[in-house]
Amino acid sequence: MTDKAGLRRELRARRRAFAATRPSLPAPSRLLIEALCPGGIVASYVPVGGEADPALFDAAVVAAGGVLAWPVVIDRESPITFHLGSTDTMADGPYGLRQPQATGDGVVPDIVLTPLVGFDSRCNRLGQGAGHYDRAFALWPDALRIGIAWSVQQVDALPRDPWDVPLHMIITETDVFLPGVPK
Ligand SMILES: Nc1nc2c(c(=O)[nH]1)N(C=O)[C@@H](CNc1ccc(C(=O)N[C@@H](CCC(=O)O)C(=O)O)cc1)CN2
Ligand SMILES: Nc1ncnc2c1ncn2[C@@H]1O[C@H](COP(=O)(O)OP(=O)(O)OP(=O)(O)O)[C@@H](O)[C@H]1O
Repeated sequence: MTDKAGLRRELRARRRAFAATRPSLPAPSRLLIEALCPGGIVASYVPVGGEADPALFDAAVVAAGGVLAWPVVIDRESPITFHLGSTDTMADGPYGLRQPQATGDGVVPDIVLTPLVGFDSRCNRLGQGAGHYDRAFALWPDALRIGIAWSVQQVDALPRDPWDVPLHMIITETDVFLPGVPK
């Protein structure tokens, strides 16, 4: 199956089923976080639909002196913006998301911890289908794009459209993928 809509259906179901077994990501090493994030702005996300929970990364970022930001959806067609904030003060947003009550233009992230529906070993990413992250990556091409996922979300090769921006790294509960080192 190579069409994106069909893959999304299958991979969302796989993600939910795997998440129900209560897997967890390993805590990232202090050295990795300190190397990647010397006091920068790291965009994270609040997981939905069985997405891998980046909470241990969030904690490591803060411990390393970084600042967390969160995506805010305006509508399906607009780029997401990233806003500083804490999970305690978020409000309900579209698609069942929790998001900061945003004011202003938001911040420019140094690192984007990126949720995904599917990925391949070359760090291509399939998202929710609204182009929200691809638009953000086009706006902030200098940000380091790190995908966070469960291993069951891997497929052999994703179909690619011209606007798809690959990730620099994908971390799962069992592996780290780098685009130059296919597994
Ligand atoms: N946790 C999280 N936050 C995120 C995203 C994400 O993928 N995960 N986004 C990524 O772009 C943006 C929100 N964009 C979205 C665009 C479409 C749908 C969507 O169509 N959801 C389906 C249900 C999906 C499911 O069953 O798991 C729907 O509402 O029908 C969701 C989010 C920003 N915040
Ligand atoms: N940089 C961009 N500028 C304008 N539109 C874009 C851009 N990137 C993607 N899109 C639009 O977003 C829509 C969805 O793209 P796609 O199916 O690749 O979603 P996706 O890979 O699930 O993306 P995401 O996770 O970023 O939501 C497409 O109609 C595409 O035209």
